Amino acid sequence: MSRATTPVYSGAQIRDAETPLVEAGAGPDMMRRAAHGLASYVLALLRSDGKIYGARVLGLIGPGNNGGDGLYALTALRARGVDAQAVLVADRAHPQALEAFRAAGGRVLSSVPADTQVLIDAVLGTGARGAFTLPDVPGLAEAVGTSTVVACDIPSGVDADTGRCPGEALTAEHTVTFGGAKLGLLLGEGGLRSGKIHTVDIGLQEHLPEPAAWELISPEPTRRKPRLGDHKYSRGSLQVVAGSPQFPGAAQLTVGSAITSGVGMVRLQADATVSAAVLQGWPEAVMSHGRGAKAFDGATAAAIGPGLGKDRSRLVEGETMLRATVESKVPCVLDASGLELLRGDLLTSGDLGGQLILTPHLGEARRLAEALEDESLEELLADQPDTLAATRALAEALGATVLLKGPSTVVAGPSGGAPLVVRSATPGLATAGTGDVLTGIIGALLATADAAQEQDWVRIAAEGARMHAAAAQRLDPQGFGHFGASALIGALRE
Ligand SMILES: NC(=O)C1=CN([C@@H]2O[C@H](COP(=O)(O)OP(=O)(O)OC[C@H]3O[C@@H](n4cnc5c(N)ncnc54)[C@H](O)[C@@H]3O)[C@@H](O)[C@H]2O)[C@@H](O)CC1
Ligand SMILES: Nc1ncnc2c1ncn2[C@@H]1O[C@H](COP(=O)(O)OP(=O)(O)O)[C@@H](O)[C@H]1O
Ligand SMILES: [K+]
Repeated sequence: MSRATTPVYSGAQIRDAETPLVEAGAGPDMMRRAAHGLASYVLALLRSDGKIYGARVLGLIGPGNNGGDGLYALTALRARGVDAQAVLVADRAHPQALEAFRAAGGRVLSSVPADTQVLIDAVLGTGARGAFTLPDVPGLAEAVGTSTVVACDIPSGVDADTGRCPGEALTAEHTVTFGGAKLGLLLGEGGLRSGKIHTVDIGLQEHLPEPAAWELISPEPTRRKPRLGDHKYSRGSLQVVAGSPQFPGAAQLTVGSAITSGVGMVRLQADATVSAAVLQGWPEAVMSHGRGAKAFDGATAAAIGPGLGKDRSRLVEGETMLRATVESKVPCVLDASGLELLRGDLLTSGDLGGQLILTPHLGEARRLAEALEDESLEELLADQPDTLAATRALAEALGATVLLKGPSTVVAGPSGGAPLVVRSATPGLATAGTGDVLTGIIGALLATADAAQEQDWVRIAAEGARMHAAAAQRLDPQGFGHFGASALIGALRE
């Protein structure tokens, strides 16, 4: 896709890519490469932590090839002087790998030693099926709390395709994954359990299909910088319909983040009290006195929804503006109470256009699925959601771009291209009002965007989510979470 993105595959895609190589006899070679990559990563961790010689590493070994990778990695670590031992959690283990491990002096223990520094989780990989139960090994629970857990390919118990954990699962601080990143490492529960992800090349490249998704990892240049001859009308103009007497702050946050993200003009459509409150913080905001579609004249994008609450007249205004943008195909971001406007023909047309970006959180997405009376979508969004499939399905059902917010944000367009994923280790964002900031950022990106292809709406929305997470990271690198949504706006300047 672009250099800012990296491919993400389903477990099945990786397995299918491996098949011809395994059939051609390359299985052992791939396993050696995987094990070498895992061992090198663990060595680097040990080195940064102190010394390698005599360091205590324990591999938790399962019955299949994942356990095989683990045993070969332990063997390689022993060759470097690491005190690497194994606990077998099943009644069998990869025979050749076990033989190699034993030949290198490795011992099979029946408990996890208390002084374990690194615990390698090599119980289950992409061959995992159904619910997983944590092995009953003495000392394991304690070691999970005190050692650094490194997952071999994927944390055991995590589904490689969805990130769902149908039973128990291990949580890793690092995952060394083979052949390509798996969806399950980024999405849902899996995204919370995989820690830092490192991908090892095992020679699959030419056998891999188009990825199931792309992860956006660094800035996407979606906007143009101001040019020497620019004036305020040529740099894009964003029309905001936000705020109500009950939620004036939402308008402040949306307007403020749009202004800070860089746009020629931000115009707000709101009542007098909200306008006055917004002007106090953002005197550069322009109050829009027109109402309805007329107010929209000249705007290059719109942001509708934050803080409209249940205020009837504000919602009517939002709906008029929404219809005007859909009709004229002007890019628009629709968030929060604005999503409630998707009723009747707006809900069922199936053709709102990729330029309309919906930004629901999980609860809002569930309400949309309910309104659509789409049971399979409701199922995808239930307890342990399949956020990738759900975002795609919602985008297709509405014929719009959908950005599903969460620890991993997924963005999909209406015509089925590979979604983009933004994974942010920034739980400090879980505070009221940060969604309004995201709406302002995306609004500004839409207003100043150069591109107009459908896939670009996905890219622009994802870039908004990346900027949002990067601002949180910059503001709060230690992850204390001692900040609110207004402070986030200040951290938007890159
Ligand atoms: N195919 C290949 O040649 C390669 C595979 N590699 C490794 O192989 C892994 C996949 O290996 P496998 O296909 O052998 O599968 P796994 O090693 O992931 O697990 C399969 C074994 O676990 C058992 N099992 C499955 N679900 C379970 C559950 N919920 N609870 C308890 N036991 C369960 C199965 O009965 C089977 O014996 C990858 O994750 C990767 O680590 C790498 O070595 C690269 C090359
Ligand atoms: N645990 C988390 N980790 C990272 N980001 C999160 C987490 N929880 C929420 N977020 C982000 O915070 C924002 C919250 O938005 P939203 O739920 O709409 O809040 P509000 O409506 O109060 O503004 C979203 O961008 C979401 O992705
Ligand atoms: K594993």
